[in-house]
Amino acid sequence: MAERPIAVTCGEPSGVGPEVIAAARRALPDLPFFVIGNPQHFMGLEVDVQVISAPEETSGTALSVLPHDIPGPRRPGLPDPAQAAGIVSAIARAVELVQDGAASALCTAPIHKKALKDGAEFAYPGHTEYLAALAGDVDVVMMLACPELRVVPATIHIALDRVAQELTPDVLETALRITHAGLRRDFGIDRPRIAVAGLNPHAGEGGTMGRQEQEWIDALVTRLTPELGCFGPLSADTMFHAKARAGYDAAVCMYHDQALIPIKTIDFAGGVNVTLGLPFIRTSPDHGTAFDIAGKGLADPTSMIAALRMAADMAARRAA
Ligand SMILES: NC(=O)C1=CN([C@@H]2O[C@H](COP(=O)(O)OP(=O)(O)OC[C@H]3O[C@@H](n4cnc5c(N)ncnc54)[C@H](O)[C@@H]3O)[C@@H](O)[C@H]2O)C=CC1
Ligand SMILES: NCC(=O)COP(=O)(O)O
Repeated sequence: MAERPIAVTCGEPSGVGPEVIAAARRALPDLPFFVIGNPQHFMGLEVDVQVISAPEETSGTALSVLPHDIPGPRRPGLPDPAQAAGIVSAIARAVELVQDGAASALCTAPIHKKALKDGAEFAYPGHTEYLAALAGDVDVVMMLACPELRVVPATIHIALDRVAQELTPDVLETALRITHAGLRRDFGIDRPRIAVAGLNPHAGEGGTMGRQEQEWIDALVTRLTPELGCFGPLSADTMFHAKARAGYDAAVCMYHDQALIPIKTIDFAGGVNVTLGLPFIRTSPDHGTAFDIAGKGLADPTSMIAALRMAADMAARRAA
């Protein structure tokens, strides 16, 4: 196969991951990818399964599965602690294959963070932080992107009561720099426009509803404007309507829900999670394991399909 395949991690087998992966295989016959996981977990999902022993054996029609030790059957909605260690090591194996050049990009199916913590003492709050560690503790940002909007939370998977302490000028500047570089490199935007949200209601309303904007956010954004095309801080409640969105290429937000609520409201089906700042390409669907619908034939594969397409587009752009 001329084009290097994308490595897909199976994620949590008891979630909807196997179903959206199988559906993506049917929807994207020309896009080469293989899954790292237990081939048994893909049986009965209306796709031919081909067990491979190396990425270059990836087939264009069947679902190619590189076997990985994730023992036991798939039980939709019922995560098995015995599978947790294998789910985690499949991600590390995929990273090795991408870094070795055997795969062009990584696309991860959803994991259940608590199931991995309970079953394998997984020490990371998500793929994003784990991948940053596997890549050598590099600085990364989590971007969620759909055709209408791109968002980046400057702080990611932390409790709300820690946001104000952990959101420092260094953290925000790093998020802005990685976002700017990613928009240029992976989205082909030469002069990105980056909107920055305030932390507090009404971006602090002149210090009457919080002081971080006046104390440092405003000055930091102004200093970086000539270099990074950023502007703000803006009132977060009014920066996501259609006319406001037309004025920027990405919104850098202060915390997880400030960024993810607008995009998952606008386009839950089509959103893609992409990690910027890694030395390799990683995308993922925007949704989680959806235990409530797993095994019922209700999972919408649109986000998985968009994640695979975005990974392929990014790989092609980087290779050009
Ligand atoms: N990239 C990843 O690994 C991600 C993992 N998660 C994890 O997933 C687990 C469950 O998270 P939740 O907050 O419940 O979010 P969720 O996205 O799994 O489910 C939220 C709602 O959306 C529905 N839904 C999700 N995906 C769908 C699909 N493909 N088609 C149709 N409906 C779908 C579910 O049925 C549920 O009603 C958590 O452990 C969370 O941390 C969440 C987001 C991303
Ligand atoms: N809410 C987004 C999310 O949980 C995805 O996290 P990650 O596993 O991609 O780090």
